[in-house]
Amino acid sequence: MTVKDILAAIQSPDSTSEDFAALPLPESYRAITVHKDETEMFSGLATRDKDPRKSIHLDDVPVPELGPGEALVAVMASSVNYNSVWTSIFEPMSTFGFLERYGKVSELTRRHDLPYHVIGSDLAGVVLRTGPGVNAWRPGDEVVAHCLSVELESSDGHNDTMLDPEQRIWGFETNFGGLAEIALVKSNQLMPKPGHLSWEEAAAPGLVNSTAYRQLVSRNGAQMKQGDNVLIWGASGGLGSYATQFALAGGATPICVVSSEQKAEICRRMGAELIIDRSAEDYRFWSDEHTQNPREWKRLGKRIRELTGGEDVDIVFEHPGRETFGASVYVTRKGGTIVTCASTSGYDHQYDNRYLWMSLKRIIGSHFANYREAWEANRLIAKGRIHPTLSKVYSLEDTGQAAYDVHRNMHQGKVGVLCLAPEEGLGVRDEEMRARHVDAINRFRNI
Ligand SMILES: C/C=C/C(=O)SCCNC(=O)CCNC(=O)[C@H](O)C(C)(C)COP(=O)(O)OP(=O)(O)OC[C@H]1O[C@@H](n2cnc3c(N)ncnc32)[C@H](O)[C@@H]1OP(=O)(O)O
Ligand SMILES: NC(=O)C1=CN([C@@H]2O[C@H](COP(=O)(O)OP(=O)(O)OC[C@H]3O[C@@H](n4cnc5c(N)ncnc54)[C@H](OP(=O)(O)O)[C@@H]3O)[C@@H](O)[C@H]2O)C=CC1
Repeated sequence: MTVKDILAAIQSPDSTSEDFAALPLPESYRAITVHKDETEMFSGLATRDKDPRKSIHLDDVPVPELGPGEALVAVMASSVNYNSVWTSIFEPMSTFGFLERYGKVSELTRRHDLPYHVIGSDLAGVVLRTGPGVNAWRPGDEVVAHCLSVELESSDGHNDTMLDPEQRIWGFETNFGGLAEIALVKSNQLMPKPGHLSWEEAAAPGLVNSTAYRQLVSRNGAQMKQGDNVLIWGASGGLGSYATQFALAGGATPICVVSSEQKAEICRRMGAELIIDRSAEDYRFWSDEHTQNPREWKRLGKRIRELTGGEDVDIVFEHPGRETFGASVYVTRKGGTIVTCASTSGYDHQYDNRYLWMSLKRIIGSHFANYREAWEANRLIAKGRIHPTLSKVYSLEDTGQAAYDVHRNMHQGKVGVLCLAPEEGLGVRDEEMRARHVDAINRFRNI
């Protein structure tokens, strides 16, 4: 039995749940990995010069044992997230520390502590097997998976699953991730695959769409409302392309920051009108490595006022971090909110606190999304209210190049990876709905 037989079953319109349940599992599968004995390979290099193509491998690895409450999924497609870039350059720390720590939780979690890490935090595919105690899903179900892994043994996570003390991001802080032909997930990560999308389109939104939903829309984030002005950094990137859609769909006004005319055009295609090209306008928020230039914060603020007819922003959607955070705090209106989920350019932020307290602004930290938020975000994709922002698709063999593109900011929106799917465009079950949305689905293609 090989993964080819699994693919044949997925591609046959006659396959039943019983057929999938009866398929023997292969002993091994192809997976994108990083290796524990290579974590020092980039020592001494600047972040920019650490090359994911050197650290990312395509290996044959054994199929992991299936535990209670878990599912093995045949992965048709996945996508590259920035967390896989961090994993592949071993910053801010090697992910093997996470696996070692997880391995100490129980007999079962010890499986994750291996000398290789199968990475990836998105998937679209088909359930192959479910473990004891799983009733909601069956072999043959077509699914996507969100990346929140929790144990839920403490009461801390029972109001908001992100607050579980054993909260982890699957495929980053756990092993057996989605950039592979087979993945191991907890069954409560599974959600229905939107029928109007191909495998690679369905795999693209998951992580970033759920994160942007919590960060911007949810009561746990900025609680954006109609009429809000929302400054969105990297508005055509992974997170930003969903934040822009949420702002527009929710009756807010996105002010999209991008770094090229090409990216500005993508934002216009989404329906945004207020766009700032940070490269063309050449903002230099830092005079040198240690000193910020508040005149540049003010120049950005003036530009925002020009675009909005004199208004400041109610919400800043932050993730670049050190480079932009001082400016973000400055340009937020009195009583407004800076909501942050990352620090791509550095996690030691500096901002002038007088502008925060005197103007009663708030900084909110946000991370991924709880089960309910991830489900609600996927539901909006399934209803065709929010669309995938897939620009380019790579083969599993070329995942290193895909991660390199994201690391060097050479991509648009989301970058997909075909795992078992032999070509793009497969897996669409609702052609009629697709036809209604096809232009929006393809907005990020060929630009
Ligand atoms: C969905 C996608 C998301 C993304 O893409 S996010 C971007 C990628 N992610 C990242 O860049 C984050 C990577 N992770 C990290 O950098 C680290 O992960 C953290 C900095 C978040 C945490 O580091 P740690 O070493 O795990 O945390 P500590 O708090 O220093 O814990 C070490 C020990 O310190 C103890 N401790 C924690 N809080 C306190 C306290 N308040 N007072 C005293 N001790 C404390 C703990 O218990 C533990 O102890 P013990 O080592 O014995 O287990
Ligand atoms: N905590 C969480 O749950 C999550 C955190 N993240 C983190 O968020 C960050 C962004 O992820 P994602 O959106 O997928 O990545 P992308 O690279 O797809 O998009 C980020 C965009 O931000 C802009 N940007 C990058 N650096 C700077 C800078 N120095 N100043 C201003 N703008 C900048 C770029 O757009 P342009 O050049 O057009 O301005 C870039 O395209 C990563 O660090 C990631 O790890 C992501 C998802 C979830």
